[in-house]
Amino acid sequence: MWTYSTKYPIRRLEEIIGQTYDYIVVGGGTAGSAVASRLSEDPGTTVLLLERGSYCDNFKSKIPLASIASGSYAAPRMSTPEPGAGGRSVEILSAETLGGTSRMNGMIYTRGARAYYDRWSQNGEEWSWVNVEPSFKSVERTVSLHQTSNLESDVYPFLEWSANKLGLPSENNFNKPGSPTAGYFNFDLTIDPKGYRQSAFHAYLPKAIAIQRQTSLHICTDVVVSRLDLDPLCGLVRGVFVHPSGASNPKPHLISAKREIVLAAGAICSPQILQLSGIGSRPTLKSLGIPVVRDLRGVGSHLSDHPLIPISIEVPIEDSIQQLQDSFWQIIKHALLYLVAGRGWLKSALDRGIFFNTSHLNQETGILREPEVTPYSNKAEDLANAEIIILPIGTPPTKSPGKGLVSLQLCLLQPRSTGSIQVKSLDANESPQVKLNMMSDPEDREVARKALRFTLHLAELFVHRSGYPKASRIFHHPGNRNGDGWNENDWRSVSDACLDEYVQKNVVSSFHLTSSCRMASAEEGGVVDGQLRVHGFKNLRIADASVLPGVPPAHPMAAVYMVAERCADFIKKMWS
Ligand SMILES: Cc1cc2nc3c(=O)[nH]c(=O)nc-3n(C[C@H](O)[C@H](O)[C@H](O)COP(=O)(O)OP(=O)(O)OC[C@H]3O[C@@H](n4cnc5c(N)ncnc54)[C@H](O)[C@@H]3O)c2cc1C
Repeated sequence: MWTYSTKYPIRRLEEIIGQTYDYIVVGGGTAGSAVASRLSEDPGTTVLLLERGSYCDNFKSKIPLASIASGSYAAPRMSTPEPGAGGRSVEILSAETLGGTSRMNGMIYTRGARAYYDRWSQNGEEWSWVNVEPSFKSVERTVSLHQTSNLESDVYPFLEWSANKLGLPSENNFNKPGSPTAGYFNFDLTIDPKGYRQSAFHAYLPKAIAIQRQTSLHICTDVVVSRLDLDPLCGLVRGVFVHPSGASNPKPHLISAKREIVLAAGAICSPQILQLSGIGSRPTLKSLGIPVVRDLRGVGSHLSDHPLIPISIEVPIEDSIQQLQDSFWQIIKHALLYLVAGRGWLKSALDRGIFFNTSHLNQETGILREPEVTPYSNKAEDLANAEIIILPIGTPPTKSPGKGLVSLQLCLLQPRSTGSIQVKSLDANESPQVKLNMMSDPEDREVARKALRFTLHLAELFVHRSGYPKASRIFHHPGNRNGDGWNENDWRSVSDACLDEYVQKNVVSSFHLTSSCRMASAEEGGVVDGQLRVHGFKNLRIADASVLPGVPPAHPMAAVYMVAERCADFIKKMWS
């Protein structure tokens, strides 16, 4: 079928009101697109996918660099004031459109180490590596992955040398079984062979599929699911109430499901929908006058995220993406490089990262301890608890115009601090309260100190020893001395108080929110069982970042896709 002349088949709300489907998927984001696509593979079933955002598929949204953290579908929110961030509210980004946050993320695809899944499975759930690996393979047959070899900035080999000097091996593939859990990595990015961002929308619901399945798969955008139609006595969900996005005092319309409903509205909105439906902790629901259908205290609790603390190095502007801000000709040059040769800054942004475990560092030398631990260990206690994402731009880029900056974004991978999501209004258009509670656990502060010292040590090696042939200096860092005054070995002398103050002033969210409806027993504060069913309901599942038992020690998108694939498999098995 020739699909280019035909519009993407989007249903209007009027077309679906009063209909009954086999399956309803709520949220057409990263996981929701995958679940709807897999469930609609069987032409004998009917599937409805409901998405709050609008349909959008313009050229800019496909360009990797141009679409990171931007787009008409960006949905920024602010957290509550965070004591661990000096009382600041921090920005939380996600996207509302088909493909959800996979339309604007950094595209880094990391499965996560085997030990993370084996630990997940310790509480009796079948999510160990052998169970999840086939689903990762299904994802990777659908979502194209790409590695960048031609890097635009000269800093990379010298940062790699510095990481190696600190005991971290270089590894080309983070996702290969048997790869080290600590090292300097070349990331797999979700970019297709044409050099376009490959989001969940493009991978799982491309126009050809949407057209081919349009009688059995209905995709409806610009609608908000406000609550579920529940039958608590039978433990069933019968349908969802929807209204147009953004409408004030909207009339809710019921749409029914014969078999199952899957919530895939993300770590913020899946718990919101449950709470608005009367599933949540009794005090939260009662405070808003919501009748309690099931008292499930885990709903919205245990919210996890990776705190991110940047330091930066100043380099000549040609080694930083900031050159695009500075020169119109550079924009033209890189646009041509991208369009003609499929390379350049527009394609390459977040290509390399450094993973390490702070408890493996020798506090005297600041180097990975040998031979007691090896980066190849796959024990849960040896998993990396920190990552340095190399970002060839200052953050925020607007803060230092005209400067060439490269940031080392320190990401704490195993934070113990957890926050919460709580509805604050009966209106589903209104964002719930998001409390990250970042850096509240003393252990996170201790890990941050060690990891920051390591990051400074790495930056010092790069500036003073790596042989990087251009002028460079540590630019944004803890303490008051200016960058020129930062010398070799200063990482040793920076005080705990100084590091703590730096964290408070600079920590931000990495937008890796997970675990607000986590998989665990109800007694342990869990929301879903090992088959992703909400406790107390036979046909209500959740498949998105909210079900992960804790934020993974890796970037979460791959795990979210894997959960979506498994959810579809569970449902297909159940109804076959
Ligand atoms: C700027 C940024 C960079 C990131 N970089 C990376 C990275 O490089 N690698 C990585 O692994 N992870 C990254 N992440 C995180 C990753 O993208 C997310 O963890 C993942 O996409 C979450 O998927 P999800 O399906 O849970 O939610 P989403 O993809 O956010 O999907 C939820 C969908 O539900 C819809 N929805 C919500 N409420 C309703 C409702 N009431 N009714 C109907 N629809 C609703 C939303 O509009 C949205 O489309 C990044 C995130 C951001 C913001």
